[in-house]
Amino acid sequence: MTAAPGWAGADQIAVREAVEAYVHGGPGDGATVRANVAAWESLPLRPRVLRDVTHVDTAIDLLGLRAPVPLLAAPWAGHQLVHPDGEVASAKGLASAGLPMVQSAGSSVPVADVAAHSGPFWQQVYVPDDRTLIHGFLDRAVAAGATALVLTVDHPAVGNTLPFRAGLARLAPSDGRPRVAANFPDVAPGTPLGTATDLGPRDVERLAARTGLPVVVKGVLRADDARTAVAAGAAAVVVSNHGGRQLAGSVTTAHALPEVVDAVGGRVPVLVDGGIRRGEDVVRALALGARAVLAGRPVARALADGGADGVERWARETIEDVRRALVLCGAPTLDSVGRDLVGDFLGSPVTAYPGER
Ligand SMILES: Cc1cc2nc3c(=O)[nH]c(=O)nc-3n(C[C@H](O)[C@H](O)[C@H](O)COP(=O)(O)O)c2cc1C
Ligand SMILES: CCCCC(=O)C(=O)O
Repeated sequence: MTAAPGWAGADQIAVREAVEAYVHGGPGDGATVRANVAAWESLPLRPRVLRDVTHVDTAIDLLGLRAPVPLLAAPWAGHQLVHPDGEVASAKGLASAGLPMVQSAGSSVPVADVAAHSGPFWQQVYVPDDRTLIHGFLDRAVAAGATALVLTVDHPAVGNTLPFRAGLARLAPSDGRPRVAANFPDVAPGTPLGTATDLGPRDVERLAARTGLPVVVKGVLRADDARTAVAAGAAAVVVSNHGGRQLAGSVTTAHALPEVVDAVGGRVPVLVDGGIRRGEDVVRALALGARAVLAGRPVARALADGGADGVERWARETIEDVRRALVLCGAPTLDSVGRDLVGDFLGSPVTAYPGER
């Protein structure tokens, strides 16, 4: 894996290890990162057979994005931490395979530079205490062609993702700006850009009013919060625990998804991320009612290992993996995916399988 440029020798090794821990770890020894993965794995698939799976149609259209399978690249900060070409390489690799990218507010490359190499994209936003600090950034995201904003709501404090996270600012390229602040050239270095502690439903309305874009609310784990988000005008909801990086011990997203899907009741699409690693996990998420999923760390791994080519390879293989899993489940179209495709979580008392009630 390529560490951040500008570091050499022993420092380089230390930085590489710290970056690895920052990207792939999480608070509480990473227990919730692992729990997300394990939760999907523990959900048994119930494949159908004797069905015609000749015609496979898995493409989705969602708020200006089109994808060959219901999968987007999740927003994650500082791609240059793992590869010198950063978000530009990720955008190229994803665009070549046709997968959409959600750009992080904490990008190491300005939004317009990434957009020049990407297909249609959504822009993730952190709203700081002083709402005016992101006005310039929002205007640039709109000008660069973002088709929706993704408001991250699970970040009222910085999760304890290692002391390293506090040290992100140390990793500064030659212009002295941290690798997660490229989108804020108009904000004085050192100005706190953390998420507002009074973030509320009004922020959903404000963002929509300022930009004219649909606002996707990311980081919901409960029915009541999902209803609040929809009432505030959310165009979609993402069930997410931030990849297990914020609150250690938070419910896994596989367990939270059904409650949110039921609460939203089809009014807006529900997406999910956290621990999605293979095609079978995508089928599980769709079966529980998600319209699409996002993947974070797999893209980080692919970028670190192979730059734009690595990301493209990962994207192509994963698209095929999703399509194969759907075919093996006897559900070659998204319309044919239903809750009957999954059983109860292993270890939960089995009552009746859906479809047999
Ligand atoms: C290194 C890293 C940085 C992240 N930065 C952001 C961010 O800037 N904004 C955001 O909304 N989510 C961020 N996330 C969370 C992801 O969007 C996503 O919720 C999570 O990675 C999904 O879990 P997975 O990595 O298991 O797929 C970050 C995740 C990682 C691993
Ligand atoms: C701007 C840095 C925030 C990154 C983030 O959200 C994460 O590390 O999970």
